[in-house]
Amino acid sequence: MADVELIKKCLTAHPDFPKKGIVFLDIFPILRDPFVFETLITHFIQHITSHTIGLSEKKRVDVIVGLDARGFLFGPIIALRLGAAFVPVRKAGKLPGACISASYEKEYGTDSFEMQAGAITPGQTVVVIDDLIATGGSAKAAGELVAMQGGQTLEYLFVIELMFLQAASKLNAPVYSIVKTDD
Ligand SMILES: O=P(O)(O)OC[C@H]1O[C@H](OP(=O)(O)OP(=O)(O)O)[C@H](O)[C@@H]1O
Ligand SMILES: Nc1ncnc2[nH]cnc12
Repeated sequence: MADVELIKKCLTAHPDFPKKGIVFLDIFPILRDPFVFETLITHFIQHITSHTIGLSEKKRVDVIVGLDARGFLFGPIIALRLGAAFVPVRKAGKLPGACISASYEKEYGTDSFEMQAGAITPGQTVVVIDDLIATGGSAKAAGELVAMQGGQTLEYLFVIELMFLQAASKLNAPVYSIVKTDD
């Protein structure tokens, strides 16, 4: 609980960014404090290894999928610590080679996500990570890309969950978020 409070205290709210009516929650202050950043990474690792998923042979995490752009800040570190692969999901047009794509709506617009074809092999277990879940549009599209490759999403992880948008019910696996907010 102490680490949740520590992480929460670092978040800053920016009203009317990037559009009027949106209160943007910024996670970058966490990264400016190495102790808080380490606390956050350790929190996710402990959750994955001991709490929900467990590193039994059956439920080993094969792949961490990170969402463009802020999922890239956490995903590769978590993947390295677990000995898992890291696979990026990027905004359309950014990845070379054959890609699969899925469009989505998010809190402030529409977008299309891509993943490199073959980046996940059928049967691999996957955990999806991003900084924040709002409407769940981004996470849902990422889950669709994992499923299109035959991967099995075990869980979705976020630093922040905007509870009032009730996004978790749209996803095909449980959601775990460190900071839950109704603001
Ligand atoms: O749950 P949703 O309504 O889909 O919104 C959540 C997404 O929105 C933000 O990214 P954004 O699309 O702003 O892209 P960025 O990371 O490139 O800034 C955030 O980092 C999530 O990826
Ligand atoms: N309110 C918000 N703050 C930060 N990132 C977001 N992505 C979607 N909604 C957001």
